[in-house]
Amino acid sequence: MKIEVNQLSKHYQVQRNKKEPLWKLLSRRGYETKRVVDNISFNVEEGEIVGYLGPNGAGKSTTIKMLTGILVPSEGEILVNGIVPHKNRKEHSKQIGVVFGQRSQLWWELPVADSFNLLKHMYKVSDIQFKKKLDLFHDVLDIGSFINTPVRNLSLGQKMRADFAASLLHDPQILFLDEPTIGLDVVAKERIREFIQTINRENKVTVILTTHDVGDIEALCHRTIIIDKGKIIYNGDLDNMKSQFGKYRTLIVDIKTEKPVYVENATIVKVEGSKVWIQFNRNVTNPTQIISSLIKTYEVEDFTVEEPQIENIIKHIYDGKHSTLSNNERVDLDYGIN
Ligand SMILES: Nc1ncnc2c1ncn2[C@@H]1O[C@H](COP(=O)(O)OP(=O)(O)OP(=O)(O)O)[C@@H](O)[C@H]1O
Repeated sequence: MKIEVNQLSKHYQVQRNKKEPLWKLLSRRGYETKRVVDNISFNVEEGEIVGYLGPNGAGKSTTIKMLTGILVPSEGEILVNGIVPHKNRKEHSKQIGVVFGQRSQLWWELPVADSFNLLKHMYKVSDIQFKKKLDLFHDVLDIGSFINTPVRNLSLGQKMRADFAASLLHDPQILFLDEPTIGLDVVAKERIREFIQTINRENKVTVILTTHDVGDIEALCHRTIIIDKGKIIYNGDLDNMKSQFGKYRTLIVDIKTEKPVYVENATIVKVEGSKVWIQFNRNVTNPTQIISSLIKTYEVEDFTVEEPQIENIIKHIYDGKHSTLSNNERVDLDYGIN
């Protein structure tokens, strides 16, 4: 069940500038083309879990909506197991499941069991498969404890579990998840992550998820695709992401001195007793240079280099701070993209 995305774009006509005079806004000249998704290409193989990440407004939901067939691309192609999603929505809906963390697909006033029955009929799920699925959801999602409760009375975690079950009743081979753990407590998050891993491992379900949660990314994603301003800026594994985006490293040095510490081309970010945390840009300097410069003035007793944390990298990307990358680095990144 392969997903192939080829030179995909989505653009909208939007008002150019609200401060312009009304007569201009009312004419066509007041409009410009906004490229929300801008010429992106990537593949997802069967059984992968791919994190589709990026800052607010990057174009994630728009891409997912095109992949699910809700939106029609402006340019480019999508093929999901040979099906063009927007052209064959009915056929496509049989092979995909969708869970939106902030929206439920269940009927608010109805008990969970009634929603499941409605979906069973909508997707023409056989009695045997329905029973098999309910048994599975009973075991791994503990849905039995709230199956007769109306959806509006469920806790957030229960609602999410019910939504997962609903999206998988018809046995789809691809699951699109939009912020699947948003608002959940630590235990509920863990449970959802384990469930995603189980269906991926045992049923070979391919998963594409958007998330702001580093825990989701670290626990689940085999690969991440990062999009910003409609363009893919990274496509690869987590380790590679660390080396490509983690240009800032921290050197922790043990220094015997009464004087304030100063070091060229680097920033002191924390001091605790004799320990000093020195942040540097690995494109500007390196630990050897910093230590050689320090020992000219201070008595250095020990030092270690801290590896960049995925959490910090993700934070930088989501804050849009990665755009401080130099042009050379941008070119390097582009080479990593399919
Ligand atoms: N129908 C539309 N007309 C004009 N602009 C739109 C339309 N739909 C989305 N956009 C714009 O496209 C951009 C991308 O939106 P999208 O919802 O795909 O971002 P996102 O990456 O999912 O963000 P978030 O993480 O905030 O959900 C945003 O700037 C949004 O305002």
